[in-house]
Parts: sequence; structure tokens; C-alpha cells
Amino acid sequence: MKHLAYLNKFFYKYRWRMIPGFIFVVVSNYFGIIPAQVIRIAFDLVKDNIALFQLFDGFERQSLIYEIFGHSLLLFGTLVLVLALIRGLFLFLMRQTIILTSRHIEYDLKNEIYDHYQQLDMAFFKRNNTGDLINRVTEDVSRVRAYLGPAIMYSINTVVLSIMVISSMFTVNAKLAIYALAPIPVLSAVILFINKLINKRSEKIQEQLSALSSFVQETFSGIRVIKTYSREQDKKNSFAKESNDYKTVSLSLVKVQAVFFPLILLLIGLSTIITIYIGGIEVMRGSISSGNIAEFIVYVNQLTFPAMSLAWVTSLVQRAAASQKRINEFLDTSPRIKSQTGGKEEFRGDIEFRNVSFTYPDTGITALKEISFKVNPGKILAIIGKTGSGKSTIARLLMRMYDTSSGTILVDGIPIQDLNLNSYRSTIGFVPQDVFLFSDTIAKNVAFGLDQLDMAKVEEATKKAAVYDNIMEFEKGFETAIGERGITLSGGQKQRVSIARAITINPKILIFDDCLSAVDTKTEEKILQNLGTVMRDRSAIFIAHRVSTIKNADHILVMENGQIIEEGKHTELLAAKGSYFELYEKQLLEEEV
Ligand SMILES: Nc1ncnc2c1ncn2[C@@H]1O[C@H](COP(=O)(O)OP(=O)(O)OP(=O)(O)O)[C@@H](O)[C@H]1O
Repeated sequence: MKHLAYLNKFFYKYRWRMIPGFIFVVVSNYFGIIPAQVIRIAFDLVKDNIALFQLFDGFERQSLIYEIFGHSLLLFGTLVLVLALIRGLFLFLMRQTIILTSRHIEYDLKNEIYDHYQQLDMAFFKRNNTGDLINRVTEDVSRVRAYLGPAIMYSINTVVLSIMVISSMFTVNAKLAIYALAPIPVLSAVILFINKLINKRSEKIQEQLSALSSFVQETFSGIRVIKTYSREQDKKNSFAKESNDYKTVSLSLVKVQAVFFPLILLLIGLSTIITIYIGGIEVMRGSISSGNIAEFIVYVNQLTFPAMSLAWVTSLVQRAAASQKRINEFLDTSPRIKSQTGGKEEFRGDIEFRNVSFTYPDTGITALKEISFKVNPGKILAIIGKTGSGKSTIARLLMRMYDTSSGTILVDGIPIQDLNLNSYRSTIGFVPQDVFLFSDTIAKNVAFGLDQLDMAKVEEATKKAAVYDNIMEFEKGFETAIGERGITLSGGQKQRVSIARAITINPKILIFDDCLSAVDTKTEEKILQNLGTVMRDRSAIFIAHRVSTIKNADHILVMENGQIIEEGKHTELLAAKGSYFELYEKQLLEEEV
């Protein structure tokens, strides 16, 4: 329950919606109670009038009594109807205030979590899987909303209605009240027990359902592999098994639900029988009127709802508390990478790594050991080396996705930790190794880093990235949709769109992480030539596997096991006849083959 205390700030924020909501609950219940008394009066009236009617048997006056009697009944009927309408109006207002407020809070909470996610560092996203992140912002928030809206509304309703009904019952006749209320605690206990069973089984259904959807999702993501290896039948059998498990748990829930309502009706019926029996004795004794029995039957039936909602509300609150605990876990996580506020807005792009070492926090893998280098504007630094040698890690540290374990990274002579992250990152054009394009038009993907779509910039960038002609071949050109609902670009086209995206923002620092691997050497040559003008006064870092990509770089680092094992210009490294030379020879041979 303490986890739900987090939500109190929202109650305060929306207090002027919640307070009227509470008042509407009270008023609507008041109008729910009065009809029982009207029914009692009408009932007694019927009894008295029948006696009077019989007394005037054979007299002319009898038809007059009949008329008056009819009119009064009509009046009482109309009164019950009007009271029901007034109650309905207040119920409507109650839902309009409390349920509506819960939707406002749900909106606020979702935004708060989403906003917080965006502040968190890469290590957080590595630790938690995407499904979990999505679940907490959707499923968990929905469960919390069920507490904020229905649970709170029905709790207040239950308390108010129970107090009003029980006190009315005791005012009429304490003995009858005690007898009529006797089955209610049993009813609540039974409901509580069955509700627990229902919850347990519903949770199982939920688990099985998500297992089933994960299975289907993975199958269709990997449909190509399944078809290639002809594993359709095997997958069909696995699906049938998962599906059968789902059916079994669903059936077990249906069984419990089938018992639930008849049992409640039985207990309510029991209460009614007791009321009539004890009430009858009391009427004979003259302590209550027969109208009071009718009144009591209405009361007993009105108590069914609080008894049922008690169990339901309890489970809603329990679920919401568990969900809010999960949400708080993420909200309480503070980003390890903290930005400085204010500070430098414009950057020259001088980069220096001073004895930088880095160990990944979650895996304990030491990816960089004592790395030092400098890159100045107008210069290209190239990094080459075997896979897993730490090249991409350098890019990640330079983007400050992680902080160094030791050593310093300086940008324009300032330690990277002292910079305003937003201003700094917006001066970097980064092309990652695994290109990610959004399900949107090509134009919007290229202009992703711009505040406004500027087609002149988009076109210029795509020309430089040598992808303009490809785009123009598509029927809708830059308006072509890509991704899930659009066309699929080839690996090389994706890489070039990603390069165009980095150039569009006119960055001071350009980082290319092996982003020409899917491009043929001729196109690579063209892109590199075009980039020559782009990089004139920018610092550029080229991470590559192919020597051809980097041979014109101003300085080349050769990496192995997180260390720089050789460095210099292309010609110097060839002359040294070390690892770089070996790599060059090997790649020349591969090209010839
Ligand atoms: N997010 C991460 N968490 C933990 N360890 C990581 C992470 N990313 C990379 N590593 C590890 O750090 C080491 C260096 O990885 P890095 O990605 O920098 O290599 P790379 O030289 O860029 O390789 P490639 O050429 O294949 O891209 C590897 O051993 C890798 O397993």
C-alpha cells in the first residue's frame, strides 16, 4: 500500500475534481435510500386503502376511494421514478468527476514515466528489456488507474451506502436489522474467497496469454528461417500445445465464475427469507408495519452491491499496489549520466581521449585500456581493428552514453562531464553500426535531427550520401514510407539514409561507426569524396573494417583487445609491416578473389 502513496500528489493536483466527486457519491446514495421509504409508505397505503375500500362495499363513495387510491399510487410511483432519475443524475456526475480524474492522472503518469525513461542512460536500457519498459507504461499504469478511478469510487460508495442503509434499518427495527444483516458477513467472506480464486486464475490466464503472444511474435519475426528449414509442422505443434494450455486455464476460470453468481443470489435470497419471516413475526406483534418488510427487502438488496464490491475493490487495490511498486522502481532510478545545466552552446569540435579505460558496468567486460588520441577540426581519425576490439565503445564514450571508468575525455579542452549533454550531443552527427530507421517517410527520417523539415537540407544531404538517385527512383520519392508499413530499403540504402541524417544537422563532430560495410567500394569512394567537403572544418572519426574506407585518414588507430597496438598514417603503417599491413594484404587478396 505504501507504494500507492506516490499517487497522493495527483489527488492534491486534482482536488477540485475529486472533492465534488465525493459529494456526488454521498448525494446519489441519499437518493438511492429514499425510494425504500417511499415504497414502505405506498405499501402501508395500499393495505389501509384496501380495508377502506372493502368497508365502503356497496356504497357510491367506493368508486371515489378507488380514484383517490389510484391517484396516490400514481403519485408514489412517479416519486420513485423521479428519485431514481435524480440518483442517476448524481451517479453520472460522480463518474464524470472521479473516473474522469483517474483518466487525467493516467495521462500524467504515463507522460511522467515516458519522460523519465528518456532521461535514463544506456546502461538502464541494456539492463531492462523493451517488453518490460512497455508493460510498465501501459499495463501497470492501467492497473493503477483502476485504483484511482473505480476502486476509490466504489470504496466511498460502499462505505457511504452501507452506513446509510444499516443506520436506516436500525432506525426502523434493531432486531429485524440484526437478523437481516446476519448473512451479509458470510456473503462477504464467500465473495472474498471466490474472488481470490478468480484473481489467481486470471493471472495465470494473463501469463499464458503473454507466453502465447510472445510465441506468435517470435514465429512471425523469424518466419523466413522457419520456412527455409521447413519447420512449419513443428511450430504448429508447439502453438497447439501453448494454445491448449491457455484453454485449460481459461476453462478453470469459467468454472469458478459459474459458481459465483448463483451463490451470491442464494445468500441474498436467504437474507430476504429471514427478513420476511422475522418481519412477519414483528408485524404480528405490532412493532413494525408490513410496509417495513418491503422497505427492508429493498435495503437488503441494496447491500448486495457493497458486499460484492468489497472483494473486487480489495483485489483492484492489491494489483494497483504491485503495479505502482514496479513503476516506482523505474521512477526511482536516477540516470548515472547527469548533464550540466547551462554552459557552452557552441563547439569547435576538438576531441581528446586521455588515458581512457572503460569496463561495461553490467558485464564487467573491459573494453578499453589506456586509450589516448586527439582529433582536431578538419581532421579525420580512423579506427580499425578486429571485431570486439573496442572501436564502437570509443564512439559510445564520445557520445557520453557511458562515463569512462578512468581517464578523461575532453571536448574543446573541457571534460565531457562538465558539458550540457543536449547542446553537446546536438553537435554530433552519429551514424551507428546497426542502422535504425523509423516507420515514417524517407524525408522525415533524414530530417530527424532538425526541428523543422527542411527539404533543401534533406536533398543536399542525400546527394552527399549518394542515395538521392535511389530515392528519386521510388514512385513517391522522399515521401516514400519505410519500415513496417512501407517499403524495405536494402542494407546499403539504409546506411546511406542514416549518413544523410547525420549530415543534415550540420554537425561539428562526425562519427561513422562502420557504416559503409554494406556499400560497394565504388559507392563508398563516391560518398567519401562527397564527405570531403562536409568534413572540411569538422572533426571526424571513422570506424571501419575495410582499409579502403580509411586509407586517406589523417591518423589511423589500430586496435586489439581494447588497446591501440599501432597508429600513424596509411603509408607509415604499411611501412611498419605490422598488423595493419597484414590486414591490408589480406583484404587486397580477398578483393582479387
Ligand atoms: N553494451 C555492452 N555491454 C556489455 N559489454 C559490451 C557492450 N557492448 C560491447 N560490449 C563488449 O565490449 C567489447 C568491445 O565491444 P565493441 O562493440 O566496442 O567492439 P567493436 O570493436 O566495435 O566490434 P565490432 O567491429 O564487431 O563492432 C566486446 O567484448 C563486447 O562484447
